[in-house]
Amino acid sequence: MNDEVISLKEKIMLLINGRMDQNSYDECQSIQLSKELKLSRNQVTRLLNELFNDKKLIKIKTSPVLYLSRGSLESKYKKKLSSDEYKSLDELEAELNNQTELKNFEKLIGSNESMYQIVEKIKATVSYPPVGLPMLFYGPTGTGKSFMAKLTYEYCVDTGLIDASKNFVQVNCSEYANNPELLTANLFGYKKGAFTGADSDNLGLLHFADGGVLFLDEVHCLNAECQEKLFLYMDQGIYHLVGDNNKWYKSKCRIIFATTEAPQKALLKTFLRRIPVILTIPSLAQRGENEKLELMYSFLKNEEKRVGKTILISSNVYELLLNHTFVGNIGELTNTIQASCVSALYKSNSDTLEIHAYDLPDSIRNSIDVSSMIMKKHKLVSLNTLLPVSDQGIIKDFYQSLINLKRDQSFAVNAQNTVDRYFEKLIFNDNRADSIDYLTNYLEKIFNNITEHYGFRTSHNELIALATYVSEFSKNTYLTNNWINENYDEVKNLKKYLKLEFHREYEIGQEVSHYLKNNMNQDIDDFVECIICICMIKYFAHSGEDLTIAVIIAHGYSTASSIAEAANRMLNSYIFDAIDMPLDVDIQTITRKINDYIAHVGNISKLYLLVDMGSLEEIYQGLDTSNADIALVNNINTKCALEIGQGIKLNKTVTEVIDSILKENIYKTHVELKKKKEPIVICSCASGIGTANKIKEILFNSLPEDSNLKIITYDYSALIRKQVYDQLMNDYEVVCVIGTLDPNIESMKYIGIQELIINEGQNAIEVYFGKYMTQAKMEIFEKNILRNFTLSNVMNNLTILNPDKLLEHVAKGIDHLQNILHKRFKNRTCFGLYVHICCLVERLVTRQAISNFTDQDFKEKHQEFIDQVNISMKDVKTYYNVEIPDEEIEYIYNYIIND
Ligand SMILES: Nc1ncnc2c1ncn2[C@@H]1O[C@H](COP(=O)(O)OP(=O)(O)OP(=O)(O)O)[C@@H](O)[C@H]1O
Repeated sequence: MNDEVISLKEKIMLLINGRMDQNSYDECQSIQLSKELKLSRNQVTRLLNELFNDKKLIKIKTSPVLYLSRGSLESKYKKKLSSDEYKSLDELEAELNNQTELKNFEKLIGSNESMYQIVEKIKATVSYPPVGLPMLFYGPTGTGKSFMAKLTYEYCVDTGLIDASKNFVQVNCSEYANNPELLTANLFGYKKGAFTGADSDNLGLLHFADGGVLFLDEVHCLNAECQEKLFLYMDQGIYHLVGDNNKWYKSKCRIIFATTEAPQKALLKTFLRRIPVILTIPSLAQRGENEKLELMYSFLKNEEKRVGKTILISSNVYELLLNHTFVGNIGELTNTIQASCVSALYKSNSDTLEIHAYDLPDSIRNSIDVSSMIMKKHKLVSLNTLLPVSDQGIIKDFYQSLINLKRDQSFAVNAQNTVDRYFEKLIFNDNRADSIDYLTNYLEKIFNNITEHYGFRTSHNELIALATYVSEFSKNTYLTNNWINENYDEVKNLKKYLKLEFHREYEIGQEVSHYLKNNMNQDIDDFVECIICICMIKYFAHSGEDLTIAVIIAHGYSTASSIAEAANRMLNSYIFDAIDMPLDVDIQTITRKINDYIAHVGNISKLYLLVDMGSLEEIYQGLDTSNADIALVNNINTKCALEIGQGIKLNKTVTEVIDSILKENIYKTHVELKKKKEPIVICSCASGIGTANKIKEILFNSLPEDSNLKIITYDYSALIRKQVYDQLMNDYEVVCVIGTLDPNIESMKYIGIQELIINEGQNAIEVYFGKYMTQAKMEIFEKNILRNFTLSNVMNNLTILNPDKLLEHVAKGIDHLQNILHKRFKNRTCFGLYVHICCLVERLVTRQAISNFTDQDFKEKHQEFIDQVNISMKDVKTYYNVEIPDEEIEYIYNYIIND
């Protein structure tokens, strides 16, 4: 990116974002930034404060003050910051890590999803007056039963159900499996001397739990006697100490039981009857993929904090953890993550902790096919990129449909539609982050720079969509990465295809990707590059802009590509395309290749063809384009390409570029410059310039809107002089002549107005005008021609006399003439004669008749014909009171002999 297109504020933001990405928060202070930017400290402080006021930065009011990017923090932690200023990094961290915020069940992952109903039931049970009801958590090991019991206690404290001074007492009954009496003693308390070792009175756990929560884990290990003692307490809130059956003790606590065994089998029925609420806790496998991901993220985040290093995790490890069935459920998952972190920590000697597949515990490593793992491409990803998002399904569908598209001529359109549909979904997502606006602005800067350069257009909305996609991708989840890994070969194939078939768009897209990667630290991988290329195809397709195209065509396996690549690299932009040719290729094949290329690119206004050998004139003659200024350069080398490339970069005209390389005169280069000629349609009528003007008007009204075809009129007798039409052909690209009589000029195509009237001119119209308008516009044009070139409409436009009357007289005259000549004219000739003679009559009436013969001997040679015309047109002459000069009859004669 050019320095001048990035403002100072943006530079500061880029720098701060970069520092933050490397966890160098301490360096985000004005003195450091001013040093790096080589600006005065005052100026940087002023800009930092402006960015702070714009809410782009937040302040950490330490000494010195730190300035951090709000967008970067908010997107990394997926939450809005509550303040603009923080006293310390610790305070900020506490907010970001939810340390101060999450309360009781909010800490339970899944409390809004798979665990929602359970949490609601727990809340209702403990709130039941006066001291809640006993409840039992039943579920496999490691599903969070103990964790939930603790959270229940916190909930009771937070909601005032119990006093904060009261205790949470946890007893794991399995620890007493071999000594149930000891459990009973510890639970209910004992009197001194009640059993060996009872040296003093002990009030027991029920006493400690009074007013609080008693949690009895693994309750199935409780023996029958103890169960019986307990249900008396549960019924009446009273109990005896062991060794003292006289005195009753009281305690009021909420009791929670937990077991991994089926309660009906493991507990006394009478005991079970006293537990009104039994909650079945789902296994980890039943929680769903998203919740599992959330758990993994949360545990890894805990470890990150604990070891004080940033964790990077191999995508393979993530995949393994996600797919592994943890028999020990969440408990085993946490242990696995901790064990992996310990293993990774042992090897880490930097600020990051990299967890690889070999850091996983043996139990998991043994369960995988190591060879398949080794073959798999993996990448290290930071934790926040792994957070699950809700629309993964849509992304995956989108990727899948792109991969599935047929690679034929329909690809470009279908790919654009697929991308459009997905982008639409993204762009209409309301909660767009500020970071997207920032990225959009940045993309706009990139595109401002390159659109002009490469000749295409983009809309603001298209850039928002692209920015949203890129940012969505960089927040990319494990699952999307996983999809890309699974479809690694397919993605590579798509990329290869795009590079081959849409080389130009691909290379320009690469430039965009490069900026995004290097200046915005965006995560751009193969698939994003494919999407950017498809966007480029679209931008080029709809811009309809006139392009400047430069192609190097050379013999040899990679001669052209090497020169193009070297020149593009040195010019630091994509200017040259390359066509490599086999050594024995002939000129026809070369021109055909070039024409294919030109057809693929579209609207070219300046075309530079740089060839290594071959006749330039021959190549030029074979080219299928006349809409561009063309420079053909022979004996091409890298230096010459560079010079031309520089001129193109500066947007010079073709003449300027070529002049400058010729001035240097250091190359053995031959240059041919073909200036683009303006296309024109000539209206010229033997019936006079007035008629030509009127035809021009009808034709003009038939052209579709925005047509830039120029229509001129030309005097018929002047046009047929050789110098005139040679000059016209030299100055213009003559599309065709339209008139009432063929001027018979070999180099000019002709359409007779009569052919348009009798609908026989459609084919010629299509062929001659086709390349000046799109198919859609051509259809409009043809429809207009059909409508406007009817005989009556033409006549209405051509004469000031009453066209119906005039036509009636002229038609009778022509009939008569056919009778005398014993000849039937073709339809086309008849209509031509109608138009011509009607115009002639008008000219006679308005005294503008033609007074020159083309053939001076006409009168002598064709006296009989002159008489026959005069006889046939007797009524016309009488009615309009005119005489037909012999010079005009020569034109009628020419019409008829052309029949
Ligand atoms: N939903 C959850 N959100 C966050 N952490 C959880 C969740 N469920 C369980 N954990 C964590 O998983 C680990 C195991 O949970 P816990 O010990 O509560 O399971 P348990 O069902 O009591 O197991 P056991 O039956 O073996 O005693 C704990 O570290 C706990 O903090």
